[in-house]
Amino acid sequence: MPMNPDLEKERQGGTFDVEQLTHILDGGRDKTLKRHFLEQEVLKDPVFRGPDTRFLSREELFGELLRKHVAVIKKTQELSIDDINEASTIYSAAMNNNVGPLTLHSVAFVAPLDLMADDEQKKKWLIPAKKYEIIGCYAQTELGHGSFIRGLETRADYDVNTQQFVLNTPTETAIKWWVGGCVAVGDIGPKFGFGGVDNGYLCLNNVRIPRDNLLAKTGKVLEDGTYVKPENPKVVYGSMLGIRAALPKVGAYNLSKAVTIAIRYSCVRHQSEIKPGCGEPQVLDYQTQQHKLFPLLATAYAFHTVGVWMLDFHSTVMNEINEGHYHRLAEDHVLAAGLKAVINWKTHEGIEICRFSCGGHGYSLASSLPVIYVNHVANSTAEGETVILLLQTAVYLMKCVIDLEQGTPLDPSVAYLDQSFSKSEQWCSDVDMHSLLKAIQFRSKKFTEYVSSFVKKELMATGNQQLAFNKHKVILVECAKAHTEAVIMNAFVTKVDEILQSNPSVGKVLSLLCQIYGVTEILAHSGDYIQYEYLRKIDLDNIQDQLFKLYTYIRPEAVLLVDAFDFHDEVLKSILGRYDGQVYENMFKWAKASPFNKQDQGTFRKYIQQLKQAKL
Ligand SMILES: CC/C=C\C/C=C\C/C=C\C/C=C\CCCCC(=O)SCCNC(=O)CCNC(=O)[C@H](O)C(C)(C)COP(=O)(O)OP(=O)(O)OC[C@H]1O[C@@H](n2cnc3c(N)ncnc32)[C@H](O)[C@@H]1OP(=O)(O)O
Ligand SMILES: Cc1cc2nc3c(=O)[nH]c(=O)nc-3n(C[C@H](O)[C@H](O)[C@H](O)COP(=O)(O)OP(=O)(O)OC[C@H]3O[C@@H](n4cnc5c(N)ncnc54)[C@H](O)[C@@H]3O)c2cc1C
Repeated sequence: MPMNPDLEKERQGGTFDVEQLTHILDGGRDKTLKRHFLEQEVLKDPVFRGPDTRFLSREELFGELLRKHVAVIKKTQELSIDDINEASTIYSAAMNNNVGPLTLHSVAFVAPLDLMADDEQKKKWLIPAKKYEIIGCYAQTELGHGSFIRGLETRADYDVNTQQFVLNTPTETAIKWWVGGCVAVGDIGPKFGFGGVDNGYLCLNNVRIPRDNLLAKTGKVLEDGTYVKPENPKVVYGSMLGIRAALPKVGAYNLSKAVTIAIRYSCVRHQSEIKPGCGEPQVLDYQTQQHKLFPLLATAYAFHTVGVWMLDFHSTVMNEINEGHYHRLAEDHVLAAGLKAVINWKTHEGIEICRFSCGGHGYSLASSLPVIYVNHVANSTAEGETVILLLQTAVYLMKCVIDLEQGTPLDPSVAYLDQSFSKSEQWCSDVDMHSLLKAIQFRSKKFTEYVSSFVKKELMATGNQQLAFNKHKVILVECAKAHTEAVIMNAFVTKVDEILQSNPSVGKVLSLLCQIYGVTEILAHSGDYIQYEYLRKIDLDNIQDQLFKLYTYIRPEAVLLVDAFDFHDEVLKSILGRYDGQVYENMFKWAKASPFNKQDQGTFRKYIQQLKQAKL
């Protein structure tokens, strides 16, 4: 199919090599080539062909995705893939923006076995689980409790005579609920999205399991019922850490899809007039459309950068823990908590903005933006609700203030809290990314000090830490967000500095995106900068001008920057986001193919007939 002339023209501009940026995003040329190979292994294999999942009922969707997910597992085994990124490539190429039915088995059942099973148990369960010889799920949440783990009601009473645990969900609120990939007991019913996952309920009534079913690498129960505590009790929370540490990159992936769709479509879509008689411009030439999408484009790159960094950091900490070193578990937990919370929240807001920016066609499943949205938005609740996780980060920051007062060294990701910040010169409209980073770190430091003063005063008055925290939860959450933004901007600046050395032309365009991210973040909290006397009105006016100027620099690069995400059309599955930009013809073809247009509308005639007969 010929290339849409608008997109063809967009691809003749640009100042950097798209392929080189794709290689950087993938982590090197070899990884790009391997990703292409794996995608083709799926796309050329007829077993992965099937009905357009956007036309399927919940039951049909579950069946079709289960069929495909089993094919994904077979393909992954056939190709001997064990790298998580490569396995995710095969999965994403097959799932058409859905979450597969067996996802929870791999991310929430296998991971805890890996982390908390002893060697014997690994042989018994982890090895067969990795081969899908046993299928598991993660049944923690109950009808009455999800966030407050210490409030869970399920009981495991030890029967010393039989060396067994007797499991019970003694109350209705104790019923296990939301259990992804939970079979045989019951499905909790239709949901907002996640149609490919059978989130189940599980009632336990005197279910007996052997003593050695308790994962014993951390804590264990001896034959006489004595509980031997793990060296570090918090490691039992570790199974939730793996998914949280992975979800920032998942957010980046989903936001990258949405901005690819919205930016390509905004170049194809012509609407209204700027100069009368000069034809309808591309909607991406409107400043308001750029103001919707370019900060999100910058955000997608920022989130990808920090998502890769978080996964590397977490993997290092897990290796340390496997060797018995727990000193970085707390930092890993609060980084994963803050990044998972902020990134997934801003991503679902961003996907919605992308959908709105595509007008009516964004509301059609032909765009796939609604599919991406309803499946992504769960990530702001699942694996730790947003506020719950931000409070974890906030409590850690309050401890950092005490550490600072006591001269205790801080973890590297919060070292900036011990730095002094000053800004004397007036900002013009070309503030560099390092100055923007300093400002964002300054705000986080000041906010942390400000919140800590309130919490301390409350603690003095009540002597109760939980009460003190509860009275200031709103500003504690804001404090955690401010810190997380400093972590994101630091990772982005660090990566762009590195790329500026290795590939100046790519680095330059990414530094523009980094400035857009930083300026947008500062303008979103301009009042704080005035209140803390870090910026004046003139500074804010100048960086507002800078933002609109940056949009003009990014405009000719925008399509190339989303092309660099390198989504195959069959993976993106969006008619608005097609690489060739042939939207209208394919929208019409897709609509005509809808089963709704094939059904005999007997029902229509039957009921309308009644109206006519009713002699209204
Ligand atoms: C490998 C993955 C690969 C890819 C993924 C890709 C795609 C996936 C696609 C879809 C999947 C996404 C989602 C679907 C799966 C969803 C599955 C679930 O939802 S499972 C259930 C999740 N539930 C939760 O997250 C519950 C949230 N609540 C909590 O975690 C806890 O209640 C709490 C909020 C942390 C409170 O804990 P507690 O009540 O004990 O009290 P404290 O706050 O005082 O904490 C005590 C102490 O422990 C430390 N700590 C807490 N949590 C952790 C942790 N996870 N790791 C390490 N340390 C932890 C805390 O800091 C305190 O320390 P102290 O201050 O005492 O030093
Ligand atoms: C798609 C999806 C898949 C899931 N898969 C699984 C799974 O496979 N296994 C599993 O075990 N669970 C699973 N869950 C459940 C999920 O982990 C919980 O829904 C999540 O932990 C939130 O807990 P909750 O639902 O009890 O919300 P609640 O904690 O009841 O939250 C409700 C509101 O109360 C607020 N709140 C609660 N506590 C506090 C507090 N201390 N301070 C301030 N505000 C507070 C929250 O911020 C929120 O606004 C899944 C959920 C979803 C949506």
